[in-house]
Amino acid sequence: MKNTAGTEAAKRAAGEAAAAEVRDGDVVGLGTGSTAAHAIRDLGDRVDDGLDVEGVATSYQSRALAKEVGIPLLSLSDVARVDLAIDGADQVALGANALVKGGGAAHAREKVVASAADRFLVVADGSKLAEPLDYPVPVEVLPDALARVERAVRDAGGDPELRSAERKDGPVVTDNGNLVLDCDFGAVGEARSLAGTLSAAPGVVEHGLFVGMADAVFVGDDDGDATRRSP
Ligand SMILES: O=C(CO)[C@H](O)[C@H](O)COP(=O)(O)O
Repeated sequence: MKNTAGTEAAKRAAGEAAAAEVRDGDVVGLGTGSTAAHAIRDLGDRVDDGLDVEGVATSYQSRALAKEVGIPLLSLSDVARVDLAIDGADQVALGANALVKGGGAAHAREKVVASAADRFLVVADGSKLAEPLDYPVPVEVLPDALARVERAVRDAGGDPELRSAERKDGPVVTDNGNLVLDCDFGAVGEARSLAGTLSAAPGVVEHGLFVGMADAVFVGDDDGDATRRSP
């Protein structure tokens, strides 16, 4: 489920500010979504101008865009660490250093890439900031475990909704062949505790709570400026 409130100017400002942190020789995690796409396009322009980087895609979408703009790619399975990862978020609680991700259903690979990164840079427009988080948490689920995970989410105080596809009948199927539950927990006061509860439910492939992972958040505004914030 996408948070679509932000403007393109704000997204571009955030994406390009984070891309400016990339240096020659870096291995860069390439995030998914409309904000991270600005960073990928900007990096593509710099590759055209001679920047020597390699990208690790977090999704079908980011791989396709990186190829289109000429960023050489490494496979995630061949990479133990990346220098920095740049990715968007659906909601950001700066005070708690907690994010909701997975609006594009890519959060499982995104979390692996972010955790492999020396620095994880988040890019967001100002509409994504919230304290505390209250955005539905995407949970990627093994299809056969759907009913069991729905029960575990309800036991944890959440209201799960199977994500439906928009241009296909039936549910969204992730790049990994799984289903997604968007789980409304209301205001999430203890993101780390909820993250632990969701991770412990058998059948959960990955959830979209990223707690304590961001090293910086670049927040774009409608004037096309970006501010670097430290969570
Ligand atoms: O987590 C994500 C994909 O799974 C995206 O980073 C998140 O949905 C933000 O996307 P956008 O920049 O288009 O709002």
